[in-house]
Amino acid sequence: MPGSPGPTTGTSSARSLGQLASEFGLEHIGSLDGIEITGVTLSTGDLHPGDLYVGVPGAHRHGAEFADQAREGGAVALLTDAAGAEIAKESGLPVILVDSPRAALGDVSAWVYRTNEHAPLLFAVTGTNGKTSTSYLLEGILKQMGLVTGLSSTAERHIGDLTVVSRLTTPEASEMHALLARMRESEVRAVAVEVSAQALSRNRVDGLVFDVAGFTNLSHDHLDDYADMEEYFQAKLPLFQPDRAVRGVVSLDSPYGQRVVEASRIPVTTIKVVPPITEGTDDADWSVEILDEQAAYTEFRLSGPEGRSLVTRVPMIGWHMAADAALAIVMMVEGGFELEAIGQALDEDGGIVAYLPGRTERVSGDRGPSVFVDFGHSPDAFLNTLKAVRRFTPGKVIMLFGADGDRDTTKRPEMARVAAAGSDILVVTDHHPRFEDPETIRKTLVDAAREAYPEHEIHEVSPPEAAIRAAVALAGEGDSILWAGPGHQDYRDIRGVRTPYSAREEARAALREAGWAE
Ligand SMILES: CC(=O)N[C@H]1[C@@H](OP(=O)(O)OP(=O)(O)OC[C@H]2O[C@@H](n3ccc(=O)[nH]c3=O)[C@H](O)[C@@H]2O)O[C@H](CO)[C@@H](O)[C@@H]1O[C@H](C)C(=O)N[C@@H](C)C(=O)N[C@H](CCC(=O)O)C(=O)O
Ligand SMILES: Nc1ncnc2c1ncn2[C@@H]1O[C@H](COP(=O)(O)OP(=O)(O)OP(=O)(O)O)[C@@H](O)[C@H]1O
Repeated sequence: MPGSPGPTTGTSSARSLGQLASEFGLEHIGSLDGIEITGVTLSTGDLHPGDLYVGVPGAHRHGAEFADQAREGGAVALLTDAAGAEIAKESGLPVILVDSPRAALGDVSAWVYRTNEHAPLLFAVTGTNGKTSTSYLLEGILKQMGLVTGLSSTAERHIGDLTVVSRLTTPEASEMHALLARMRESEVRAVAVEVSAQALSRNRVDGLVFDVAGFTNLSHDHLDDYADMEEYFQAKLPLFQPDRAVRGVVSLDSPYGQRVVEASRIPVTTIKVVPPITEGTDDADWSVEILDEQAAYTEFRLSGPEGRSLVTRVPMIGWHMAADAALAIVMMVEGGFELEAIGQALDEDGGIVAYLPGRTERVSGDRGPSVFVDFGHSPDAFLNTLKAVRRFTPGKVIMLFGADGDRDTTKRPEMARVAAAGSDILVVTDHHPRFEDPETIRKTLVDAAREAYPEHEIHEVSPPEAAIRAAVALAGEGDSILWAGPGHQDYRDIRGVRTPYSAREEARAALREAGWAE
């Protein structure tokens, strides 16, 4: 899978550095005469010759410290703040000065990559859970409507049929605009973009105005980045302002939905599942009714204003997947598509066609226990996924999970309690320890589960390769194992080193070794 795409047209899309400085009214050090830039980046790791290197003051280093490296890699100029200019004064690169390089990055990148010219239809999805799912479902339905599509998600980025590796949920603004430029070359007409709270706080979607922004829900997560839930909630709100989106679609399935509606300054349409998930919420413009839940799909009716409705299927389990699919459809309606035309396209294919990697993905075959690998890493995600798995499990539900190291520690006890409450057997293991001691993380999880449910069967097994084998040994025909956390990921982060690792492959191997698969 290639990474960090830029346009392929090379110098034909080059822009004059002098013109950039004059258009944005920026001061500079050194001559800009005759310098042309073909791209922008804030990371030497992603540098292409001809790039403008943006030196951002980071949490650990000032990016300007890498100006020499950038020049050697082919950067033709540096854009940075006064501190960065001082650091990089010996680099020999001409310098453009700004107050905040991160805040300038989006608009500068949009100008360099000309992303506002012939822009595709842009959809943004935000919320604690369901961003990736809704984005993939949007992409799937748009494809079913015959469009060439783009996707920017935690799992992967797609340019039509080309897949590009993802490192962050939402890429830095320079990478985002490069991606959009590449999509324009591939004649992409509509793009689904996952927008994290961190992306909004760190200027990653600057220089973009989305046609439609969708809100899934808000629940406990990321309290390492935000002081409390209120600060986390406030971080989501800029997406529902006129400088970021034209219209919004807001789910009222979590109590925060109503508050997003109240705070937004763009026209907003609402949607919620009925009977409601959250009591006491206002009626929504659109409602989603679950009609049938099968192991292969969830069927739902989406009803909206003026008696409009459609019935379709999403190829995933759980009410929340129907909620995500319905949100995607209403976002498309708000983006100008006719509901009837969407319904027809879906009917022709027997429902929504989409593959969501590592989202309650069944990796087992016809024999033995069902094994699902999921990306859920918050109490609310555990709650919903466990409920969905339970519905199709005649026997025991075994929950296998660990918690992220160096990430929100406050959610761990609640994750453990929810995991115990929704399962028959708990297997606690390691996830990405990062720089934390994995044993200490496991202890927090085990203690919280034991305290809340003293009688619960709990196993502590490390490493995860052994844990999945232990879970499989505990399971039989008719039982299910939900392995929550790793989802689509193909590595484990141990002390800052990303070791190749696939939970889906480990689970398949464990099933084979137990004689449940070929
Ligand atoms: C807290 C945070 O967001 N940090 C991001 C930030 O890192 P930083 O401030 O520590 O950067 P730094 O290491 O001090 O380096 C400063 C600058 O020098 C550059 N540099 C550094 C070293 C070098 O050799 N060459 C080089 O060019 C860096 O690219 C950076 O521009 O800038 C980096 C460069 O873009 C990001 O990779 C990094 O994201 C880290 C990996 C991260 O984990 N972010 C998380 C919190 C995040 O953003 N998560 C959200 C939500 C996920 C979810 O929904 O679950 C996301 O959207 O992914
Ligand atoms: N609408 C929803 N409500 C509650 N939980 C959901 C919803 N949609 C998905 N989930 C659950 O949340 C977990 C993560 O799903 P998904 O990857 O789509 O969310 P995300 O917002 O992209 O997460 P992240 O920000 O970590 O990338 C999965 O376990 C999934 O089952």
